[in-house]
Amino acid sequence: MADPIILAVPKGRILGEALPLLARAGIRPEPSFGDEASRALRFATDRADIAMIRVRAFDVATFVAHGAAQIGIVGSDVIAEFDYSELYAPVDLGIGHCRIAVAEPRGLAATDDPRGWSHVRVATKYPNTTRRHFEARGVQAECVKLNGAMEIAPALGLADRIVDLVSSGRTLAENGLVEVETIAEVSARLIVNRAAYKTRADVLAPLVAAFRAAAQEMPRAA
Ligand SMILES: Nc1ncnc2c1ncn2[C@@H]1O[C@H](COP(=O)(O)OP(=O)(O)OP(=O)(O)O)[C@@H](O)[C@H]1O
Ligand SMILES: O=P(O)(O)OC[C@H]1O[C@H](OP(=O)(O)OP(=O)(O)O)[C@H](O)[C@@H]1O
Repeated sequence: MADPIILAVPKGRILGEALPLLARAGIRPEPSFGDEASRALRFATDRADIAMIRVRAFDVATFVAHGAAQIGIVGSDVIAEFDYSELYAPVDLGIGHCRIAVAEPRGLAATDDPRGWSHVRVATKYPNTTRRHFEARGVQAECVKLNGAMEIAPALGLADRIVDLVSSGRTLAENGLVEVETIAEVSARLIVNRAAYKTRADVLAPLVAAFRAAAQEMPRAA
């Protein structure tokens, strides 16, 4: 038998929403998969031709782009940041909804006019997305790369502004920041390695169809 297809899923907040979707697509990982306390990284599923790995969100895109995993679930924020040509993203899974936005301290926003910016210093986990967003309107963005807790950077003088994910807006509000521009709406996507999609079409094409049907059936978040 051919090697199993590897399906990469991020740890963290998408995992909880991904499990019901996987079940609807006909894939049930072994029980320890949903247990974040488990130290295992590779898991069997009830299908002998599919195994799963649980890795960090940004690494899902890297595993699939390099063909080490053939299919994965990841936020569109991550896909946009890497812009890997090897990735095909055929299905919007309708989970992990948030947006990527520019935010700044409430005091600065009171008098600030984004149309007057020519150079900005931004703390972010998304330097490529940030530069692209600002370059499109002739603003030079100097990025300070952080891996989390961007919201604390302006108060400590690391950068005037941040680019980060926003959902309820609570993290911004509790850190004295306001959203000044939305860069893009975000949701989780199914991604497939383009080469594998040709060589393993026997498994991957029906799997993509199963995820598409499962995403359409899922109740939509408000
Ligand atoms: N507040 C949010 N609401 C909805 N979806 C979100 C939110 N924050 C992140 N996401 C989605 O979940 C993905 C993973 O985010 P999460 O915060 O779990 O990862 P992380 O803790 O930043 O990851 P890591 O620990 O791997 O660096 C993001 O890429 C995004 O697509
Ligand atoms: O608008 P809100 O509903 O407050 O959500 C936004 C927060 O959610 C994400 O962080 P997460 O909680 O995943 O933690 P992280 O810092 O580990 O990424 C994101 O990076 C924001 O900090």
